[in-house]
Amino acid sequence: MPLLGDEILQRPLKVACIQIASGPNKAVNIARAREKVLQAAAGGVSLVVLPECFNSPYSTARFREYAEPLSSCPDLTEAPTFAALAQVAQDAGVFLIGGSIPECDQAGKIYNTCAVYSPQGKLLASHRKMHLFDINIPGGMSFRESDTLSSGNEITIVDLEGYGKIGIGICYDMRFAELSTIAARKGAFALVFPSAFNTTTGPLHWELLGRSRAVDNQVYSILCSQSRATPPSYPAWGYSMVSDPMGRIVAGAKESEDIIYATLEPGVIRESRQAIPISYQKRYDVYPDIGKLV
Ligand SMILES: NC(=O)CCC(=O)C(=O)O
Repeated sequence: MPLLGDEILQRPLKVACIQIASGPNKAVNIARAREKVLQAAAGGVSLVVLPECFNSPYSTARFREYAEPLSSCPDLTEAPTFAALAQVAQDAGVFLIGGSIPECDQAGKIYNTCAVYSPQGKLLASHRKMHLFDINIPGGMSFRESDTLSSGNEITIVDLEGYGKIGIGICYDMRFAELSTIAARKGAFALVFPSAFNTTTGPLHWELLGRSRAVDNQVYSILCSQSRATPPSYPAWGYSMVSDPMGRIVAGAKESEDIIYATLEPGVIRESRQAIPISYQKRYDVYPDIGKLV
C-alpha cells in the first residue's frame, strides 16, 4: 500500500539550509559553520543542513590535506570538524546534516562524506558520495573527483526520531534518479543534497533536478549549496532551494551567503499523493525490481 502524508512525515518540520562559502582556513570554516548553525537554530528550526565540502576548498588537490577520520585512518587521529559538528548539533538542539567533508578510512582512502547528528550530538549516519563528480564540458566546467576520492557504495536513509526518514545524497548524486527513488520507496519524506554545483551546469540543471527529484517521488527535496566564491576558487552555483512534492520552490537563495527556511508539512505530501496517485499507478509488473523495495 503506498504511503501518504503523516505515515511518512509525522509532524511539521522546520528546516534551515545554510549557504556559505568555504575558504583555505579550516578552523575559520568550522567556526563559521558553527556560528551559522546556532543562528539558524535561534529561528526555531529542528533540522539544519550545511553545504558540500564546507571545511575545505573544493579542489581535488586539497582534499587529503583537510581529511579527517570518522572511525580510523592510518596517519590521522584528530577529527576537529566531525567533533565540532557533534558539539554544535547538541548545543543548538537540532538534527544536523553536516554538509560534507573529506573523510579518511582505515585504508587511507578519501571519501566525500556527509555525517548526520542527532540533537544530542550522536552520529546517526554517514553517507559517502556514491557518484563522483567527473565531468568535462569543453569551454566550461571540468572536474575529476575520482583523481583523489573513492566512491561510497550505500544509499543512506536516516531516521529523524519523531519526524520520519530522510534520504541523503551529495550534489552529483542528485543526477542519479535511482538513489532518490529507492530512498523514497523506503519511506523517506525528504531528499537532502549538500552541494557545490557549478556555474556551467547550474543555470540549466540545478533547479530542474531539485524540482524533478521532488515531483518524481512526491517528497520534499532540499538542495543546500555553497555560495558563489570569487575566482580562482571553485565557482559554486548557490541558489539553495527547497522544493515541495508538487515541485513548488518553497524557499530559495540567490548567489551570496544566506540562510533559507522552510516548514515541511505532512498535509502537502498527502494532498499531492492523493491528487496525483502515481504511486498506485506505477507499473511494478513491468519494472518488478523497484517494486520489491517496499
Ligand atoms: N560537487 C558536485 O558534485 C557538482 C555537481 C555538478 O555541478 C553537476 O553539474 O552535476
